[in-house]
Amino acid sequence: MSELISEKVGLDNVRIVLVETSHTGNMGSTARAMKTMGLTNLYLVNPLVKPDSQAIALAAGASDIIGHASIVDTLDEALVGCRLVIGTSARSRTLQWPMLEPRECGVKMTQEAQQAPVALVFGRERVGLTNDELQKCHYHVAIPANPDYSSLNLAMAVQILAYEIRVAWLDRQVESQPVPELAEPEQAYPLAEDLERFYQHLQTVLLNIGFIRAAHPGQVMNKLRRLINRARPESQELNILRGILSAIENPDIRNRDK
Ligand SMILES: C[S@@+](CC[C@H](N)C(=O)[O-])C[C@H]1O[C@@H](n2cnc3c(N)ncnc32)[C@H](O)[C@@H]1O
Repeated sequence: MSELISEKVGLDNVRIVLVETSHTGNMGSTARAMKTMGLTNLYLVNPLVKPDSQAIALAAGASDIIGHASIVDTLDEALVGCRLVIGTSARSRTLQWPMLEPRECGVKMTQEAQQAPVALVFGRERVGLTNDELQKCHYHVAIPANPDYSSLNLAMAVQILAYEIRVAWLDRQVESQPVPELAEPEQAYPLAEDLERFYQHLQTVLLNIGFIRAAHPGQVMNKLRRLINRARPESQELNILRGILSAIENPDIRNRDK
């Protein structure tokens, strides 16, 4: 019984986030894909259409997932409370990001979901996720499809990655092992919103000291995001970085021992 509770907690912490979905059928098929794999937490970010009868029809017996979906205006709102964010994309972008294979994605999400909410983010049917949205993610995952035709239907991509989450979950069940302890203590990683506040602070300081220019920001912030996301600072490490930024901003802190 306690094993079941532990697993349920893990799956309950997995959020499937759809950004600006334009076909209600995809919402329904996503709900079905999720429920068959034991996932229940659906977030719809600024959906371009409201879930309708087509969504309910394609959800089949999973219309409860649609009914309980959280509808929010921004991706940041969908990520509040998450300590791990993974973005999905069929194509490689100009700025390469740390990548996970679908199987690794399932294992990582299942493992970290034991301790805190985690999010798997899917893009728009026509254009996927923007670079800004992808840069909010710790990792990207691409389903290794036919390189000549690699873009899956949105709900089918959800199905494949939800299946990998299920496989990782089942592996633990079959092995009957307790969930492996993470090396880091609980609460080690900052929440997505704290990380976002840090990036805003960093950008403000870099603008103020003239390191980047508002008119020509270039790729500096994007590359710093990639560097810091790759390093995955813990909460205390992020606090140190914020302290450094505050000291740069505040002459009283800088001069206190002079
Ligand atoms: C139809 S695809 C978007 C295609 C869009 N032209 C692009 O290049 O991103 C809709 C969404 O499904 C997911 N997806 C589709 N194919 C994928 C793949 N091979 N690997 C990972 N995610 C995929 C992504 O979330 C993507 O944003």
